Amino acid sequence: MDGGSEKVKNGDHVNGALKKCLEEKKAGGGDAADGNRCKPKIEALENSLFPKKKPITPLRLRSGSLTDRSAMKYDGKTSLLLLLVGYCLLMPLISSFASTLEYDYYRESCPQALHIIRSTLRRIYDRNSTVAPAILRLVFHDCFVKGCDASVLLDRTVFMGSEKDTLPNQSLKGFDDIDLIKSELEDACPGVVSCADLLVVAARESVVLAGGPFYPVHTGRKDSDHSYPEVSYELPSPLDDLPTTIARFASRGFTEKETVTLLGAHSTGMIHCKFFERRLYKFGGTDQPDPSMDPEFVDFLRSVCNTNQTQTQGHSPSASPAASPSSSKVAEERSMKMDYEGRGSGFGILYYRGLLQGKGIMFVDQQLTAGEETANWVRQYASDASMFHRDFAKVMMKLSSTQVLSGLSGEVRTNCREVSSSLW
Ligand code: HEM
Repeated sequence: MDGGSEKVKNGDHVNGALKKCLEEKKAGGGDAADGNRCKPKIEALENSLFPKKKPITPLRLRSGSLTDRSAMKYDGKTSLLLLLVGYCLLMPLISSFASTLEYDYYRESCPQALHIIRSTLRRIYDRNSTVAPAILRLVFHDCFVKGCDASVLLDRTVFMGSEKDTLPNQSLKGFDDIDLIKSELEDACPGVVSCADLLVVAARESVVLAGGPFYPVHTGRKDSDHSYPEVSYELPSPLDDLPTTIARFASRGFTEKETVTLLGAHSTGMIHCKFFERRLYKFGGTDQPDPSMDPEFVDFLRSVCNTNQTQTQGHSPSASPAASPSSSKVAEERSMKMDYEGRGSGFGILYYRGLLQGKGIMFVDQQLTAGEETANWVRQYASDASMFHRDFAKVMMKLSSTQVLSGLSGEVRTNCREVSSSLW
C-alpha cells in the first residue's frame, strides 16, 4: 500500500470514530459534533486531512547579521524607511491573523448555535429532502462570488441589485429554509451568529445527509453588507468546456484535481432539462446529439424531458418525481434527478462512473473526461470511494474558507436577506 492510501485509511478510521462519537452523543440526547466530547476526534480528523507540518527550527542569528548592533550603521532616514517597510509588511499579516476563523467560535456567545443549525435543517429535511442539495449549491454560489460572506442571500433593494436576480443564480433554492434556521438562531442568541457561518455549517450537514463525508468547519465568518450581481457572471456555466471550467476554478485558487473533486457535488440534487436539452438534439450547431453521450442515455433523457412521452424508469441517474406532470408549463420545469442512487459510498463514485459511461447530464460534467489529468481523477474516484470522500472533505473545507470576512470586517445580519447597517 502506498503512503497516500495509508492516509486515506487513517482518515476513514478517524471519520468512523467521530461518527460513532456523534451517534453515541446523539443517542444520549446531546449535541456532540462541536461539543467538547467529540473535539479530540474532530481534531484528529482535521490532522488526518491536513497533516501538520513539522515546526521550523528558528535560524540562529549569526554575528554580522542585520541584528548585530555593531553592524547597524544606519542613519535616521534609513531607520525611518525600514520602520515604514516593516509596518507595511506586518500590518496585512497582523490583520490576517486577527481575521482567522476559529474552532467553535460561538462556544461562549451561543454554544447551542451549531446544534440549532443541525437540528432545524434535519427537521426540514425530514419533510423535504431537496433542501440538502439546494443548500450545498447555495454555498458554492456564495463562496465563488467574493467569498463566503452570505452575499448571495441578500434581496434587491432600491439602492442595490441582488445576486439572486442574475442568470447563473436564477434557479437557486433554499432561501426560505435559511430564513427558518436563522429565525431559530435569532430566538436563541439575537445578533450573534452570522448568515455566512449558518450557510457553511448547513452545507456541511447537507453533504452528510446526502451520503457524503463529515468535515470540520471553523467559524467566525462575518456577513457582507453588499451583494455583487456583476461578479455572479463569473460563475461557471453548464455549457462551459473543460479549459474554461479549469480557468474559472483556477481564478478562485482551485487546482484541476480540486475542480474534478468539487463537481462530485453533482452526485445529488436535480437538474432542469433546460440546462442540457441542447445536447440531446442540436449539439454544437448540428442536428445531432452530443457525440460524447451514451446513445441510450440520450434516448432516456429525451423521454424525461419530452412531455409527450411517458417517463422511463430503471436508469441511473433516475427520472425525478418532478418530471411526471405533463402540462407545457411543466416542460420547462422538468428535471433529472442527479441522485446517483447511492447513500454512503455511492455519493461521488456513481457520478464518476456515470461520466466514464458517457452519462454525464450536463456538458460541463461530461467534459471532465476530456482532459488527461481530469479524466485520470475521474477514473480514480470512480473506483475509490474513500479517496473521493477524503478529497471532497478537504476541498469543501477549502471552499468554505474562501475569502472570508472576519474580525472587524463585515457584520452579523439579523435577517439574512437584508444588511443590518442602515445605509443600504
Ligand atoms: C462547473 C461548475 C458548475 C456548474 C456549471 C454547475 C451548474 C449547475 C446547474 C446548471 C445545476 C442545475 C440547477 C437547476 O436545474 O435548477 C446545478 C445543480 C447543482 N449543483 Fe452545480 N454547478 C457547478 C459546480 C457545483 C459545485 C462546485 C457544487 C458544490 C460544491 C455544486 C452543487 C450543485 C448541487 C448540489 C446541485 C443540485 C441543486 C438542487 O437540486 O437544488 N455545483 N449545478
